[in-house]
Amino acid sequence: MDKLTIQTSTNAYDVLVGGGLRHQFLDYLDQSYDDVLVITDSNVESLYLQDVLTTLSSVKRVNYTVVPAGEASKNGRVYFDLLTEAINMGLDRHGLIIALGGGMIGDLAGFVAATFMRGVDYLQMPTTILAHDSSVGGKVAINHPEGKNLIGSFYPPKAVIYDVETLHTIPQTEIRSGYAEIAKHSMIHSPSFWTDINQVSLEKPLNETWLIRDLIRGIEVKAKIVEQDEREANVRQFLNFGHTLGHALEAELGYGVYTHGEAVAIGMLFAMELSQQYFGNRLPVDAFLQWLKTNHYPIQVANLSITALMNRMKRDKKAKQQRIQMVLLKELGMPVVEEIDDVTIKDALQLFLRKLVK
Ligand SMILES: NC(=O)c1ccc[n+]([C@@H]2O[C@H](COP(=O)([O-])OP(=O)(O)OC[C@H]3O[C@@H](n4cnc5c(N)ncnc54)[C@H](O)[C@@H]3O)[C@@H](O)[C@H]2O)c1
Ligand SMILES: O=C(O)C(=O)C[C@@H](O)[C@H](O)[C@H](O)COP(=O)(O)O
Ligand SMILES: [Zn+2]
Repeated sequence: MDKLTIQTSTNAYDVLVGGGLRHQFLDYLDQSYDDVLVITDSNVESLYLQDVLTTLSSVKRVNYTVVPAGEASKNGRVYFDLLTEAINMGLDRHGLIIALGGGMIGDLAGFVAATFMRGVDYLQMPTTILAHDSSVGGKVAINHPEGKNLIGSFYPPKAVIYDVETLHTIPQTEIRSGYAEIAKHSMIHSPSFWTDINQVSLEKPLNETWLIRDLIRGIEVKAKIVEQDEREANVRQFLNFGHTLGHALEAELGYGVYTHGEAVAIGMLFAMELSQQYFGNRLPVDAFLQWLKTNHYPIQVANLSITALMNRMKRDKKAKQQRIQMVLLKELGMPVVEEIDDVTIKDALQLFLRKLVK
C-alpha cells in the first residue's frame, strides 16, 4: 500500500492507495463512528457495495443509498433528495458519509457532507481512474444546467481510500476519461512525465504497474499544488488546464454525452494550440492528438455554436467579469493563466473545431 499525506491550510488527511482496501479501511481511520451513510451509484452498487458494508459490520448503524449512475445525477434535485434521506435516517453531526464511486459520486456525496448540518465527516472511496483527481483536494460540487460545478465548496475528506482492485472493472471509456486527467497532470508538471504517458496504451488489460505509477504521480502533482493553494487563489488554477473549453463542451453537449475526461482532452488540445499562437512556442500538439486518436478518444465536435461555447466559457469560475481566463503552457511543466480577448478566442475556436472535423 502507498500512503501520501495531504497537508493543507485547513487540515491534513491521508490518501491510501492499494489493492483490497475496501475490505479493511476501518483500520486506517483515526477515529471510529457509530453512524455511517454510504452513498454510491447504481453501477458500483452491484460491484462493491456489499464488500464495503461487510467491512462496516462492526459499526452500530449503517445505511446506504444509491443514485442512478452518470453525470446527470450530479444535480440539485438528487442532492436535495440525499439530504432528505440523511435527515430521515437520523444521521447527525457525529456520523460519517462514505462516497463510494467515481468522481460524480465523490463530488455529489462530498457536497452533501459539506452542507448537511453545516458539515459532517466523509471519506472518499474512489473507484475510477479519473477519481485519482476528484477524490483529492476537497473540491465538491453539483452542476447547474448553466454550467459545471457552479454550486459547491472546498471541503476536504477525512481520508481517501483508493482500492485499485476496483479499477479492474471500469469500462474502456472510463479508462480514457481517467487517463485524460493523468495526461493533464503530466503536462502541467514536466516533459518527462508526459513522455511516459505518451507511451501508455489504453487497451485493456492495462499494465497494472504503470497504472499505479501514473495514479500516484498524478496524485503527487495535484497534492503539491493543493498544499500551496487549497482555495484556488492562484496556482490551483493550473489544475484547470483544458477545463475552460472542456466544461463548456460538457454543458453544451448535455452532461454525460462526453465523459469529463474526454471533454477535457479536447480542451487541452485547444489550450495547447492557443498557447503556441500566444507564445510562439512549440508544444507536442501533434503527439497528443496522435495519442488521443490511437486510444480512440472522441475528438469530433461538430455542429456546436461558437457563441454558445464562448458564453459558457465566460461563466467559468476562473472568468473575471466575463473575460475568459485560459490556462496555457509556456512549455510543458510551465502553466500560466492568461486573459484572452473574445476575438482571439473566437478565431482560435473556429479554426480549432474546423481542424478537428477534418
Ligand atoms: N472534485 C474534483 O477535483 C474533480 C476532479 C476531476 C473530475 N471531477 C468530476 O468527476 C466527475 C467524473 O468522474 P468519473 O469519471 O469517475 O465519472 P463517474 O463517477 O460518473 O463514473 C464513470 C462511470 O463508471 C462507473 N464506475 C465507477 N466505478 C466503477 C468500477 N470500479 N467498475 C465499473 N464501473 C464503474 C460509474 O457508475 C459511471 O457509469 C465529473 O463530475 C467531474 O466534474 C471532480
Ligand atoms: O482540483 C482542481 O482544482 C481542478 O481543477 C481539478 C479538475 O480536474 C476538476 O475537474 C475540478 O472539478 C474542476 O474545478 P472547477 O472549479 O473548474 O469546477
Ligand atoms: Zn477535471
